[in-house]
Amino acid sequence: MSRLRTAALVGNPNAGKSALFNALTGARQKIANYPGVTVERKAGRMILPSGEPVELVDLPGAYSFDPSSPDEEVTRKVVHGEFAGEATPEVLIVVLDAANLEQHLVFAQEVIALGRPTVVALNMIDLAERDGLVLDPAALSEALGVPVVPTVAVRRRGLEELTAAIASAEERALVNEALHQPRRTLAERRFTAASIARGAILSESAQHRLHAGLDRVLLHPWFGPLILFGFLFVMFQAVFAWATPFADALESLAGMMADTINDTMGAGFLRDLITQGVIAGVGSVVVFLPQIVILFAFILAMEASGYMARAAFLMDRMMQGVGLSGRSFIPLLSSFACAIPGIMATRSIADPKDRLTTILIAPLMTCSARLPVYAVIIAAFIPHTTVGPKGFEVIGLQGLVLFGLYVAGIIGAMGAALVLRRTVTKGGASGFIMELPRYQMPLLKDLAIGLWQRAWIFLRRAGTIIFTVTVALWVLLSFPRAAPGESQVEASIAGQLSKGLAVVVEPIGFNREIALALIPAMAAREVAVSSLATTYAVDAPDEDAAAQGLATQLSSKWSLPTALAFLAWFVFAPQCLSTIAVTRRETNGWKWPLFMLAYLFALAYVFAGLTFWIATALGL
Ligand SMILES: Nc1nc2c(ncn2[C@@H]2O[C@H](COP(=O)(O)OP(=O)(O)OP(=O)(O)O)[C@@H](O)[C@H]2O)c(=O)[nH]1
Ligand SMILES: [Mg+2]
Repeated sequence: MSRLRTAALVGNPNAGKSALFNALTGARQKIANYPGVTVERKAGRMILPSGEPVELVDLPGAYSFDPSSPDEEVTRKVVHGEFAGEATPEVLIVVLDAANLEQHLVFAQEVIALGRPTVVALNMIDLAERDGLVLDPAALSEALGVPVVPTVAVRRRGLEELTAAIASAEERALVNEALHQPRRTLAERRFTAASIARGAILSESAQHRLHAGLDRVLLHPWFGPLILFGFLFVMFQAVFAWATPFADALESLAGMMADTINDTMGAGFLRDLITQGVIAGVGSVVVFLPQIVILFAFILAMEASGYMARAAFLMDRMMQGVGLSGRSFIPLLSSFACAIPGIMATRSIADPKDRLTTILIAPLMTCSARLPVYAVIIAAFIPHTTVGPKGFEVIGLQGLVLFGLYVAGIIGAMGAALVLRRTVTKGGASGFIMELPRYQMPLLKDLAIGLWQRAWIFLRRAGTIIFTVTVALWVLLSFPRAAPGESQVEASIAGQLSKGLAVVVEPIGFNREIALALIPAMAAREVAVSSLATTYAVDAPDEDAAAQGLATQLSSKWSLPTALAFLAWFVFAPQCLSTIAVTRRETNGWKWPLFMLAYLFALAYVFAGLTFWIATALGL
């Protein structure tokens, strides 16, 4: 009995390989796992026009032959004939998504360069046409040097032509020299993919042209990052510039509430609890709601418009530079909202060391809980002026400092990744290509829903964890009562408890009130703000002094070097128990969360200290 001829379907994930496989083999399928791995092996029989049967294998999707997941490893080994017990496929069927031709051609070039009998199925032609794109299979075939058959797998279009091409597929000399250069880099393959894809376009609609043009500018190697940088810059300017009237209104509302309560309630325990703990404490965090909403308006608009995926694409190169794959970008990006969903999103990273590194640096991304901390210090110490070249002083200094703090977090994370990847989580970077979604005008209704959800999460935190911790701190600050003339905070339980910590943080410029705020702020970073506000309210000599906004109090009580050191501390400090808990869960043990705590606190201490000493030396 002669051995059955074999063929395999290869291509990027979601090209339609399985759909084609089902269409070509019908019910003649066998599904099992590849020996030794849990990757599914799907094989079946297709019949050639001559009646001869061929064994067809449906391979897992891959972006390249440099495997970065077990799936890709299987694909590489089977295609190269290195998988024990699996015959080397005689014909390779490359499946391309016609609507994403440029991206899919990057891997296709690697397959074609093998020089084996190859057929290209230009699948999803229907979707390309819907997008207003008409392709020329003949031109594509000429550029690639292999037969190209347009197909619509789900409607069984083009199947006969495809089987005929498989039957006559043969070894061939490579026509396109460029494709055959050994070891071409990813960048080179991307470049070739772009030019081949452009050459295969017969006609495109105005909309498609517009989108392609947008990509050419926004993904340009130089302009792309510049535009991204500019966009983020404007975003942080807006966080300060637009929020001010709303934040002022909220602040005066809190002031009015405190006044009303002071006027109507008799002096006593309950009145102090409400004015010092709830209104001064929790209220000092709630006033940052406008800033949070503005920040998320930008982030949600980036996501909904399709620009976010482009930003990830631009960042890919930088990530590889520090030994991370671009797959880390989305988890790191979610960490700008909160490190917890970010760390959970690392599950999509196949390489365990890659994943661990991403988990360890996720808390360095500036989460939204830091925004109130940064904002209150900036409002107190950074003048509300504009700077810029002479005659063009249009850049808000406060927004600029905020932008700088976010950048400091990113640089810290990249530096940490660089060091970790050479020491505790040694390993190399893997390439990455992601599907770029279509550009879209964001729908106002979707944005509004997303913003409402974000605002609600923030307010719920204020009403639960921040409220509880601040009230508990207020109780510890209020008892035992101080003797007349003595400082209430000094005499209180909390004041006594924080004495030890105050000694430790004194060298980096932190005062007693900061030392007091650091421990409760472990529950949530915003608590640092409410703790300071409550502490100053408890210690205030009278109601008028207590009713001053926190920023006013800080600017009269702290030196500038102390304020800057406090900011530097919060760029690094792992002040969030939930992040530690989720790290323990995701890494199955205490080793990595403890490591994370240790290295982040060490960085926080060193950088706060450096900031304090340099600022002091400069005479600030
Ligand atoms: N409109 C349209 N949809 C298609 C076509 N081919 C496949 N699809 C759909 O595209 C999606 C992905 O197809 P799959 O066959 O699962 O893709 P795959 O290449 O096997 O993906 P992986 O197994 O993840 O690598 C499915 O929802 C299919 O129904 C096509 O020609 N036209
Ligand atoms: Mg599949």
